This record gives sequence, structure tokens and C-alpha cells, in this order.
Amino acid sequence: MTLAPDIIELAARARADLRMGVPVVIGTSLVLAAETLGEARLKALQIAGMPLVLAITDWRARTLKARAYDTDLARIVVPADAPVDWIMAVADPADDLNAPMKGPLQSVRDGDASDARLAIRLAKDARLLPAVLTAELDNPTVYAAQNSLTLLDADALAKIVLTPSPLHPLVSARLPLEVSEAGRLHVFRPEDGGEEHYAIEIGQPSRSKPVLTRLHSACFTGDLLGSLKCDCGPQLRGALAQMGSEGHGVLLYLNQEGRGIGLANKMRAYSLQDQGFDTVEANHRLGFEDDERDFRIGAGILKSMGFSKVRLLTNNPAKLAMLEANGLEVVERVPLKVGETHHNTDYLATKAAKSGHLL
Ligand SMILES: Nc1nc2c(ncn2[C@@H]2O[C@H](COP(=O)(O)OP(=O)(O)OP(=O)(O)O)[C@@H](O)[C@H]2O)c(=O)[nH]1
Ligand SMILES: [Zn+2]
Repeated sequence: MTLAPDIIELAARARADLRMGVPVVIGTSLVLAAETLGEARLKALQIAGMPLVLAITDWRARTLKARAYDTDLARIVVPADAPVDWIMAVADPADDLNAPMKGPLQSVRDGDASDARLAIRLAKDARLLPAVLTAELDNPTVYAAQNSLTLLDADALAKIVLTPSPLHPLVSARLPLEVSEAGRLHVFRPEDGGEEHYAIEIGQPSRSKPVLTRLHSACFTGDLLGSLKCDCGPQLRGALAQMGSEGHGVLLYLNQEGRGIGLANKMRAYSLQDQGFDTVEANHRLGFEDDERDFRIGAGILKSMGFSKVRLLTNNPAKLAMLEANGLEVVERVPLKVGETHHNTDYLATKAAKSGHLL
């Protein structure tokens, strides 16, 4: 057996490289994340005379009024002498309102966008802004070897990126809680080096009856700091309290901070909200979908714990649909209306108007 890393391991390595500002090779493209691009590497590429393209999502392209010939993304031509600031101004909306955009931006029409699409997926998975600098390589294998870069086969990568990694129960231990002394915390670890997720089991819920369930997405600001901008903290404590008073339930704590964009990007979104954009518009200006979470992860954990029927504590119909589509029976939706403050009225109203949340 070979000791060489397989495609899942190479993808994990590539995510770490991109976060560090190290280039990776995907298919025939050299790729760097815009957010971590350094002046020295950009200069080296420019001196080598490599034509550079900045790939952004169609959401970001819409804000910048750039043509997205590749439907879900746009490949923007980078001027030969562009500094890092130019690239960041395209990638990051922080200064959109202050600094009028340089433009018009020219989009590439010819060629294949599939390497760029995979690169944006990896940048999102690395919780970076979805914007990547790319350059076409004549001989990707030799270039990667000469520069000690991670080399990913595009077809192999395409096969793994869209399916969530299998999760395995790692450890569980008794955890007495304020709401119930019969608490137990289970840790699940994915095979792809990504975030671990947790299940908090209260009591000993029967596996043959519907279990009171909450799929809670991590919210550092709401869960831990008592942020008034969202309703996450009260929802977390409310759900646990209800499980405690009924004597059993299961709360999945999914590490999908900021609806899957990560805390740094969520803070970027909060800055945009201070400029007057709502929660959905802020995600779009950053180049993200409204919601980047994958609820298949939650369905997988529930099934592996032996549950098949749930009473789901939520106001979000997308969670009901995703569980049903992934083999769980939702016998009841239990509303979870807690934590309204005068800071989050607009946030909750936007979720109802744009994300279909039930009031
Ligand atoms: N991107 C982004 N994420 C946010 C914002 N405010 C809160 N979040 C995140 O949104 C997620 C809220 O998740 P959940 O508690 O599962 O809520 P939900 O999808 O609204 O559904 P229910 O609470 O079940 O009704 C957490 O990951 C928060 O970090 C925001 O303005 N922008
Ligand atoms: Zn929150």
C-alpha cells in the first residue's frame, strides 16, 4: 500500500495551504485565495508574465456589475500591474460604498471555469472569502513538483467536494447540566479533517419514538457572548430547558458558524449590516449564498445515533425539508420563539421575509 495522501487528504492540505496564503494546483490552474494573497507571491507571478484571473461568485459579480459568463461565477481579468489592494477590493465588499469601484471589470468568456469553481468551493470550505486568483499552467505536474505545491486532480476533487464527509462517533461522556443531570455529550469527527460536531443527549430518549430534537448551528456571538443581534443564545438555552423539563431530547451543536461562512466572514457581514444591508444582502455582497450550511450532516448524526423520528424545535422550514429528504421523519415542528430584542427585530423580520422562517 502506498503511503501517499489520497484526494480527501490532499483537499484538507489544500484548505490549510489556502488559509496560509500558499498556492495550490487544481487541474491545470495555479490557485491562491484572494484574502491571503501576499505582495511577494503576486509580484512573482506578474514578473513571470502569467495572465492572472480573479474568480468570484455570481453574487459578488452582481454587486460589482461584472458579467458572470460562467453562470455561478465570473472570471475577472486582473490588470498586469494590479497590486494586492486591487484584488482585495474586488474580493471584499468592506469598502464598496466608500471607494467607487475601479472598473468596468472585464470578465473572461472563453476557456473552462471548472478549476476556478473547485477553487472557490475549497476557499469556502476553508472559511475564506469566495474569491481566488488563478493562472493557467502549461505543465501543472512539473510546476507543482518544482515548487512543492499540493496538486489536486480536478476530476477526483469534483467527486468529493459536494458530499459531506462521513462522521464517526469519537467519544461520549456523562455531562450533568443545569437543565438535567442526565446529560451526555457525544463528539463526532469527520474523515476529511473538517470541523467536529457535537450531540448533547438529555436523558435516555427511546429510539423507537419521536425524539425532541434541535439542530443548532454554532453562533459564538449569540451562544457565548449574549449578542443581541440574533436569537441564538436564547434558542440554545430554551431548547435545552425544554428537553430538561420533558426529561429527554437531543441537541446537535453543529459547527457551522455564521450559517456556514465562519466567524470572520460573519463579522464581515455584520460590518455590512452596519452600512445598512440586511443579513441576506450582506451574505450576497460577500459572494455567499443566503445559507451555506449543509443540514445533511445533522441528519447523518441523528441516524447514526439510532433516531429515525423527530419533533423538531425550529422556525426554519429548510431544516424540516432537509431532514425529511435525508431519511428522517419529522412528526412535529415545535416552534422556538425566544430571544426577541429591539436589536434583532429587523434580523428576524428578514429571516421571515427572505428565508421563509415561520413566525
Ligand atoms: N451569515 C450570517 N450568519 C448569521 C447571522 N446572524 C446569525 N447567524 C448565524 O445563523 C445561524 C443561526 O442558526 P440556527 O440557530 O440554526 O437558526 P435558523 O436557521 O435561523 O433556524 P431556527 O433557529 O431553527 O429557526 C448561526 O450559525 C449563526 O451564527 C448573520 O447576520 N449573518
Ligand atoms: Zn446567532
